Amino acid sequence: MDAGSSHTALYIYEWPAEKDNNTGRVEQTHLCKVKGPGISSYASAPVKAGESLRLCMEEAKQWVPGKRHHQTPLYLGATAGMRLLNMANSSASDKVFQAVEGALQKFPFSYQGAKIISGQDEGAFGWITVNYLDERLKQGLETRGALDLGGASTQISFVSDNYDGSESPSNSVTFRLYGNDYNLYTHSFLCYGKDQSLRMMQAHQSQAGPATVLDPCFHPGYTATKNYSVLYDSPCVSDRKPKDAPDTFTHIGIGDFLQCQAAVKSVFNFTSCKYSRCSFNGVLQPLLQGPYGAFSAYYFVMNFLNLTDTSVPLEDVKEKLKRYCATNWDQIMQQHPEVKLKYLAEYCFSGTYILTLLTEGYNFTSESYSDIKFIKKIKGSDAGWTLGYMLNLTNMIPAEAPDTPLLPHPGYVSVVSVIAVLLFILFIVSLRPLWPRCSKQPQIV
Ligand SMILES: O=P(O)(O)OP(=O)(O)OP(=O)(O)OC[C@H]1O[C@@H](n2cnc3c(O)ncnc32)[C@H](O)[C@@H]1O
Ligand SMILES: [Ca+2]
Repeated sequence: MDAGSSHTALYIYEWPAEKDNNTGRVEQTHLCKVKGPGISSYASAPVKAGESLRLCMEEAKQWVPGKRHHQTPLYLGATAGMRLLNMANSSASDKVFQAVEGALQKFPFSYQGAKIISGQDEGAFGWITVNYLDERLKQGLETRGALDLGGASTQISFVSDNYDGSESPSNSVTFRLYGNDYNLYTHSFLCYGKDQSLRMMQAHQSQAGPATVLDPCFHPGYTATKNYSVLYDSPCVSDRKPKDAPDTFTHIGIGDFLQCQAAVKSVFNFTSCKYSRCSFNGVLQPLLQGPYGAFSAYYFVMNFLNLTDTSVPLEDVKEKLKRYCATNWDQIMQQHPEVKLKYLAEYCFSGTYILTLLTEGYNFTSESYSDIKFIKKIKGSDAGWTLGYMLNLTNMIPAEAPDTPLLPHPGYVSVVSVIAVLLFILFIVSLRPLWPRCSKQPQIV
């Protein structure tokens, strides 16, 4: 289970038991999205965090054959929402885990624990998932970098030839998989998921605590009354809460892409870098290299905006987004009556944030932008950290390459069948001396 900051999802993976040490065979067979928010939102009512998981667990009981329930390991990994809750109030986060654990242990699966996973693991397992599903690991091919944009944190992970890991050990993870060594660069930026970065930007815009905030990242005609205490209720912004602010402010959209870009840029710090090169906030980042897969909110947002085609020049992408942001809010709502209003209101911000994070933050250029592919699934399985996490915990990826058979499986079947037929014929022939002799000569009486 992926207990994310915005929601929890249960993934069921399946593989043939006799081949569990072989790759390319694990498949996601089911995804159940838990109703309601992520488990970290239940800090004030932890029992409800456990209850929220029940329906998906019942569904899992139906999907996994009854006789396999006890053999099926169940893991829950929590990401940035629980990292933040744990920072703000560790006893509340413990209570949420207790409730979740209590709820999960009531089911007949082999429960393996619920825990917060580190940002490094989140990045590295996302990279493993993408490259495992692409079959790049098994075949020893050039790997694909992984870009994950969540609600509360974002990860970048890739292999770069000029990176040996010694400059910043906390950004490197080494693996030996199928006989190949990988030295992976990975970083998770806490607070730089799209929900927390929106808070940081709005906190920046409203630092003086005004009653009205004019927001270039929301459409013209958009107005809403928002609560200062809700906006600042996160460790990502809590230290910036204005002292004499009123309880609420009026949030007014003005839909100006260029101003929005400038406002988004204010959440990144580019002032110092003690390494050979940095992305932002003084974090090491080696030279970008190779193709990238960008998933989760990268995909949701760019797919909604019809901007997943990265062969379109970056300047044209920005121009389209500029026009979209300037569109009146009434018109946007009329055009998309089926989309959740919260998502709809935020696509201009989210699109601008994605382009700014990629170009200003990670240093993608007009040329290297086309190396990114916005993806949701690979061969039927969702891109995300869960598959890599469970492959690791179940020891499914061997460090050494499995002995390659001289013949593929169907080849063996044919050879064995032919030998069996030959042996049978030989056996019949060897019985020949025992056959009753029948003579065609007329018998002389
Ligand atoms: O990784 P963390 O940071 O813990 O967060 P998460 O796992 O909950 O994050 P997701 O990738 O599920 O979602 C990322 C963000 O995208 C939002 N989101 C999900 N579906 C969306 C959609 O269809 N359109 C727009 N946004 C969406 C969601 O509310 C989050 O703000
Ligand atoms: Ca996530």
